[in-house]
Amino acid sequence: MLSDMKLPEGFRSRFNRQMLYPLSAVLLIMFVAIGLFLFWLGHQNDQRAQHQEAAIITSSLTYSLAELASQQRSVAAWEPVAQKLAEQPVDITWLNENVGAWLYNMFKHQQVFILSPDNRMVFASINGMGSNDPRLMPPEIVPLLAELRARAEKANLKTVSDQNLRRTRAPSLTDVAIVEGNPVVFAASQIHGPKLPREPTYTLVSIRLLNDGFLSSLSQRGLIRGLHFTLKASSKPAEISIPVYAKHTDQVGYMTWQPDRPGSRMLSYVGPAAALFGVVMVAVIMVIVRTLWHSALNLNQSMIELRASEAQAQHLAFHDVLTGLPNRALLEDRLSHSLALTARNGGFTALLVLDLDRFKNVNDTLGHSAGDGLIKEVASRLSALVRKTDTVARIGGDEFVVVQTDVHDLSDVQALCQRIHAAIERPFMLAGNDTFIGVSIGVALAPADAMERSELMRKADIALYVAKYEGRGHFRYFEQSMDDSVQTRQEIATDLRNALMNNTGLEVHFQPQVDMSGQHVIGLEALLRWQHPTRGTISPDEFIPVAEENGVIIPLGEWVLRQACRASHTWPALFIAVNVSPVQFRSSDFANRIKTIVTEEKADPSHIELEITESVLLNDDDEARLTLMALRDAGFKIALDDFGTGYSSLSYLSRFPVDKIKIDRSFIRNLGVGENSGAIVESVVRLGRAMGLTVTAEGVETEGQMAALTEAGCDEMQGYLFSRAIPEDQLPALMAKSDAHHT
Ligand SMILES: Nc1nc2c(ncn2[C@@H]2O[C@@H]3COP(=O)(O)O[C@H]4[C@@H](O)[C@H](n5cnc6c(=O)[nH]c(N)nc65)O[C@@H]4COP(=O)(O)O[C@H]3[C@H]2O)c(=O)[nH]1
Repeated sequence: MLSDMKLPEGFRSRFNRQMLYPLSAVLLIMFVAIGLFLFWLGHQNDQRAQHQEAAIITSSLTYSLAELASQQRSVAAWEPVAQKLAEQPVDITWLNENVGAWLYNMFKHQQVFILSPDNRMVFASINGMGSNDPRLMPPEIVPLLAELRARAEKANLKTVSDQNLRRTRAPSLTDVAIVEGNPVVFAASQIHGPKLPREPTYTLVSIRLLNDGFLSSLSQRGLIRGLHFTLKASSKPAEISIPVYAKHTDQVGYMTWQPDRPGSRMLSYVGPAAALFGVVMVAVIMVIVRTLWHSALNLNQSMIELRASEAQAQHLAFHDVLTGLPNRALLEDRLSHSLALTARNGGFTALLVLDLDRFKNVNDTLGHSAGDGLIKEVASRLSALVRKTDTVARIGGDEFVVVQTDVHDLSDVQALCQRIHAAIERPFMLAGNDTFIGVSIGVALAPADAMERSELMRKADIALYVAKYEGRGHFRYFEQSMDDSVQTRQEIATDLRNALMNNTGLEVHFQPQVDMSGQHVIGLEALLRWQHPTRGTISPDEFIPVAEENGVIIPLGEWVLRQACRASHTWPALFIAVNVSPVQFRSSDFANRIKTIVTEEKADPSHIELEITESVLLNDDDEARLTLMALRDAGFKIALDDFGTGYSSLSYLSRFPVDKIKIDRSFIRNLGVGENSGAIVESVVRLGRAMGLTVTAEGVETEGQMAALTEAGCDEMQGYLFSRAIPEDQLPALMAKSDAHHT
C-alpha cells in the first residue's frame, strides 16, 4: 500500500515546493481574477444602468416641464381668458371653471394663479377650487417670475399687432423650485388678449408638487423605482440621488430613487454558481493532486528501484559474480589508470597473471561447489595480500590477475609473488578435507616490457605459460626470448593444424623392434614425421608438445593410429607400436575412440601396441586403470614408454595392467659407461621378468650395448643399431634382410 510506504526523505517538501504550492497559487490567482472580473462586470452593469436611469429621469423631467408649459399655454393663449380678466370684477367662477379646475382636472395642475401686471394675485385655484384670496399665493412665486417679465420686456410684444404672432411669441417659463418648503415644477405664461398691446398683461402660473403624483407618474413612465425628491442626497445604500438645478439658480435638491442593479442581480445568480464551480474545481484539483502525489511517490519508488538495479547492473558489469572481484573490464580500466600513473610519476606497474595448479583436480574430484569455494577463498587470500591501490581481478575459471601499482623497487614484486605462493600453498579446507593446490605466476612490468595494456597482458600471459611449462608453482618475469619461442610455437600450431587438415607434409615412419638375437624384426614403432613447408623437417620432440598444448594431438594421434592399422594389414606377423600422448589418453572416451578407429580400419587390436608414459599413471588412478583395462580387454597391448625417466615408481607396474616396459634410451646410452646403468638395466629386466612383463631396450646403438642387454636378459631391442625409423615403402627391403637373417 502506498499509504504504508515510508516516504523518502525530502519527498513531501519537494512535492509541496514543486507541485502543491505552485498549483495552489495558480488556483488562487485564477479564483481571485475570476471573482474580481465578475465584480467588475457587475459594477459596470450597475453603473451603466444607473447612468441610463439618471438620463431617463433628467430627460423625463425636461420633457414633463415642456409638457407643463404647453398645457398651460393652451389656456394662456385662449382669448376669452384675457377678455374675462379685462372685466371688473373678475369672474372667479368662470376663471375657475375654464382655467383652474380645467387645468387641474385635465393636467393635475394643483395650484393655478393669475397675477396682474403689477404682480397682484387676481385668481387662485388650489386643487380645482377657485378663489381670489391673495393669501393663497405663496410669496416665492413673484421672484420666480422676474425672468419671465424680463424676457417679455425683451420680446416687446406690445408693439406686435398681429394677435397670432403675439400668441406664439409670448414667453413662458418652466422650472423647478421650492415653494412653501415643497419641491415643485412650475410654469408661467403671459396671457395676451385681443386688444393688446394696450391692455395690461396678466401672468398665468401653474404649480405641480413633485412628490405628489408628478414624480410617481414620471417613475411609472420611465420604469424608475421609488423616484422621489429629497433636499439632501440619500445616504441609504439601496438609493442613489442626482442633483436637480433650477434654471439660473442654485441646486434645489435631489432626485432620489432605487436604481436597477442588473450587475448585482447577475452576481447574485452567477456568484453561487461560480462559488459552486470553485468548490467543484478545488475538489477535482485535490483529487488530481492526490493522484499526482501517488504517481510521484510511485515514480520516485520506481526511480529508486531503477537506480538500485542500475547500480547492481553496473556492479555486475564490472565485477565477477562468484568472488565480487573486478572482472576483465574493470581490470582493464584499473590497469590503464596504473599505466597512466606510471607514465606520469615514474616507477613501475607490475602485472601478475596467476593460474591455479591442480584446480581441475579439485573440480573433478570434489565437485563444482568445492571448486567455487576454493576460488572464493583464493580471492579473499589474494585480496588480503595487496595494498588498497592494487587490484586483484578474476578473469577466468582459475585465472586471477594482480595489478601492483606505483612500484619503485623490483624486490616488492618478488616479495608479493612469494607472499602469493605462501598464501595459496596453505591448505584449503574443502568438503571436510585439507586440499593443497599451487599457483603459477607470470609477471610483466611496465614500462620495461610494455606501456600498452593489451601488450602487457600478452607478455604476462607468456611469462605464465613459461612458468607453468617449467614446472608448476613458479613465478617468471617476462623475457623477450619467451615471446619469440611462444610466437614460433603459435605458428607451428597453426601450420600443424593446416597440415593435418590438408594431409600435407605429415608422414608416419616405422622403426623396427627386434628380438633378443637382434636378427629378427618382431614389431614396428610408428613415429610421426613432419616436413614443414618453410622450416623443413621438424622433430616430433618439437611439434608434439605444441600439439599437446592446443589439443591438436588428439586428431593427430588418431591419424597416426589409422596409418598404423593400415601397416598392420601389410605386416600381419608384426605388432605395430603407436605412441599415445598423455593429453590424448586423458581425453574423454579415449578407449572407445581407439577401438572404433581400429574397427573402422579393420585391424586386429592384438597387433597394436599402445605406448603410454608414466605421467599417464600419475593422476586419476582409477580412471587411468579403467581405460587401460578396457583397452586390454579389447585386445590391445600396453607398453610403458621411457621407463625410468619420470617418477620411476615400480609400484605402477603392480597397480596398472601393462604388458611391456621400454627402458629409456638414456640408460642404454650409458651402458658400459656409467657405473650404475648396467645394474639398473639388470634390475629392471629382472623385475619385469618377475612380473611377467616383456622388457624392451630403446636406443640401442652399439654392439656392446646389445651384448650387455642380451647378457641382462632383455627381451626386445630397438635402436639405430638395427634401423632408424624409415618410410613404409622402405620396409620391404628391411624385412627381406630380416627374413634372410631369420632363415
Ligand atoms: N638417439 C637415438 N634415438 C633413437 C634410437 N632409436 C630410436 N630413437 C629415437 O627415439 C625416439 C623413440 O620414440 P619415443 O621414445 O616414443 O619418443 C618419441 C615420441 O615420444 C614422440 N613421438 C613421435 N611420434 C609420435 C606420435 O605419433 N605420437 C606421439 N604421441 N608421440 C610421438 O616423439 C619422440 C621422438 O620421436 P623421434 O624423434 O622419432 O625419436 C624416436 C626415435 O627416432 C637410437 O638408437 N638413438
